[in-house]
Amino acid sequence: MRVLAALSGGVDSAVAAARAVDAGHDVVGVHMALSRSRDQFRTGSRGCCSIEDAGDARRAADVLGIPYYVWDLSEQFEETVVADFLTEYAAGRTPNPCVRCNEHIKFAALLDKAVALGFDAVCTGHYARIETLPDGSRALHRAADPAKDQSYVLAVMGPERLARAMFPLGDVSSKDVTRAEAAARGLSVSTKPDSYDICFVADGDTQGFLRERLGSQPGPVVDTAGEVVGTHDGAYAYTVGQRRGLALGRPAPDGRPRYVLSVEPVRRTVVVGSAEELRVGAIVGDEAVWFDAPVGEVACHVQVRAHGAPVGARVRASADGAVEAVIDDDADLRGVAPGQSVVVYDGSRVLGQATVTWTRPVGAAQPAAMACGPRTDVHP
Ligand SMILES: Nc1ncnc2c1ncn2[C@@H]1O[C@H](COP(=O)(O)OP(=O)(O)OP(=O)(O)O)[C@@H](O)[C@H]1O
Repeated sequence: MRVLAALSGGVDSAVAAARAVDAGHDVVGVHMALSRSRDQFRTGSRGCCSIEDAGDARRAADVLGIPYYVWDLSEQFEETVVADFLTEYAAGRTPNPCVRCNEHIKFAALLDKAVALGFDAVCTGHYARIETLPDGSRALHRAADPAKDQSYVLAVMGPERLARAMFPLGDVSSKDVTRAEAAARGLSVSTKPDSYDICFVADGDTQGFLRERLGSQPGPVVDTAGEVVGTHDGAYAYTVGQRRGLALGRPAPDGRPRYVLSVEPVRRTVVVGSAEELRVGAIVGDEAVWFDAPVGEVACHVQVRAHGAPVGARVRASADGAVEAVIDDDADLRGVAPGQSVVVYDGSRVLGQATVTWTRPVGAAQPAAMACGPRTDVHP
């Protein structure tokens, strides 16, 4: 097969490409330049998308003896991933830029270009497993190493796109095994540190990044009784479940810590409450992508963060792309915000994913209807 290997400049993609070469494929390496300026991305210790990473990717391609190209996708990256990040935060939601990056760049844009150029498959260093079912369709499974599993961010790709994916590291038992293999193959990236989650946020200061791009938009912080307990510089800088960074004037009457319960961008208001009030009893999502859509109500697991624990839930889907997950009574799920991805699992197998539009706190009334549109009235 003609295989395009996506080389980030990190150890995972280098070993994945090496395995594709070993398997006898005709492999070409491509690095995507995603940074518009040298300063936009962290440089040095992080693992993908900086100028240094392009050099590391080139050296890996040289060791593997494969052709190597750099594709400039910085405009698409800025227009989709970074713009979506800002728009979503400004609207009071909590986006996952890695999901968007996989959806629009790391997999989709790369795959579209690869297919147009006559490649049969795209090989990446993602940790996830693809199973080909007897009818030829694909199932997506968690990676063998739960600590590295990336099925959460890949679920959005859906079965059609993943039909052309190759994840040679899905069965690797731990990252140490990948590093040892890289060293044995003479790949200089074998000891390169892992990358951080949000590559375009310098120093990991998300609040600072948002403030710089969105400006100051002061407003009140209120408790669930509507009493003003503090002020903020921009509601967008707060995310549901957040505790740190809440400069509240006075402690809660019961002395317990307070967390962000909801963000209301139109009223520029941040609502805070107790940890107990963060508990979620049900999630509604939309824009579902299914590998295997539930028929009726199905008992399964849902996960709302890339490395969050899956929790038991009963899930229903409707034909218009809406999803409702009622969380099991004995499961403790907290701090879910509109905009996050909810991925539905049956054991290790991904059933599908959706974008959270609304959540219901434990003990509140049932959602009125499944297909309710985007709502952010999570808490009163
Ligand atoms: N800038 C890029 N150019 C080409 N491919 C990329 C780039 N960024 C990511 N990829 C591909 O997507 C995969 C997953 O990206 P992720 O950012 O999660 O990397 P990672 O797990 O740190 O892997 P690596 O060690 O290869 O950087 C990478 O293994 C690589 O195949």
